[in-house]
Amino acid sequence: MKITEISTYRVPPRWMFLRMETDEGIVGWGEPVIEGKARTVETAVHELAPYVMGKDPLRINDLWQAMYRGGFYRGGAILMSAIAGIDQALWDIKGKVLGVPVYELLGGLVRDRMKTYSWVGGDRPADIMAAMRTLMEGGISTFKMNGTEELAIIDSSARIDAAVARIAQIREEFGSTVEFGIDFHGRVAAPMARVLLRELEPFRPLFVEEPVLAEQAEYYPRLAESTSIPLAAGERMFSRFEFKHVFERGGISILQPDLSHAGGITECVKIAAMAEAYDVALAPHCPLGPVALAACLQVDFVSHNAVLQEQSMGIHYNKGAELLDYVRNPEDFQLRDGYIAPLPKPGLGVIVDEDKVMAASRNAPDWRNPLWRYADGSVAEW
Ligand SMILES: O=C(O)[C@H](O)[C@@H](O)[C@@H](O)[C@H](O)CO
Ligand SMILES: [Mg+2]
Repeated sequence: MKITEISTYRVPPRWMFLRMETDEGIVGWGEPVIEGKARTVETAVHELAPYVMGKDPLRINDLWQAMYRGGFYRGGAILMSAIAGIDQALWDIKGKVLGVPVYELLGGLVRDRMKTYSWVGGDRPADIMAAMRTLMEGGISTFKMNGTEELAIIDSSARIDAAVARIAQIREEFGSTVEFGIDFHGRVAAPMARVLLRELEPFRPLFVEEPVLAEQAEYYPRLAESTSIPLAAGERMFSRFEFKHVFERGGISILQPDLSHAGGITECVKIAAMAEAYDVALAPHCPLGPVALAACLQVDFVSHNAVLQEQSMGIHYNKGAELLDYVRNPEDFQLRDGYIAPLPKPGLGVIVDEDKVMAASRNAPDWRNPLWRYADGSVAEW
């Protein structure tokens, strides 16, 4: 079998799908993207294509090593997202050729269902309570939200109080009937993170995510020493070679590699195993589309330390298309009390609606995140 064509389709809301064709008619799909840099990743995919075109798609490990090591320069958000999408398509093809879901190729199921969480509240966390009430009616009880708006390196008590009050109202109304993670989204610097973590302790969030920016990872162990709240990070780290420093330094209790940013299934299965060795939980980051989610689930179902899966249904980014709009087997992605069952179809387990993808790709937006600025006009972390 040989790879004969790689096509990429940027589609609303901000995703990109990769279609990999073979000379035996079997097609694999991937979702290579960095949110806001889809065109850059698209170029990277086509620059990497010569490493896999004409090759046997079943030799995933060799193709992965060739893409990663062959070009001398390696790693980083763009290249590892491009490799991720190609890798996902290779696993999709291998599963389809052998007639089994990818998790069977990785040793089989370690669990019968996987717990997911839903986003509430948007970029500027608002209407959290209304959103939670609505989702709870559908059996969802685990959520994530942004913890704050812009926050300066040192900021006012009023801004801290506003962030804490938003969380306090959750426990006030719902008690312990709900669980939630709080995403600091890299908006908080270490001085304020220490203060916010202390003030949030009484409300026992499941975790605080990106308590500081990934480039400040040396603060993770120090912040972890200052709080009982589990710290989570990983969406802005892109290979084992970055994550290994987090394991060595400690401080992160929940690791959140993104299957569409960190080299795909081949890389993230290895990251998951490294995390298990350090007793660190796995909660793959996935604010993206259905192929990315399917790839996450394939890793979740073979990783003992997988605890939570992000999924983007209803997320504030999904303007113009929702998670399952390009999927012909939405029933396989049904949530039951917030849990999802193993995807039963061969390969990644998602049947992509090619006609819808092609049609949507003719009018793809160039999504970009907003540029935030502080009151003094200087650039703020979004
Ligand atoms: O936890 C999450 O989902 C992420 O922080 C998410 O909000 C960002 O990764 C966003 O997709 C970047 O454009
Ligand atoms: Mg996040």
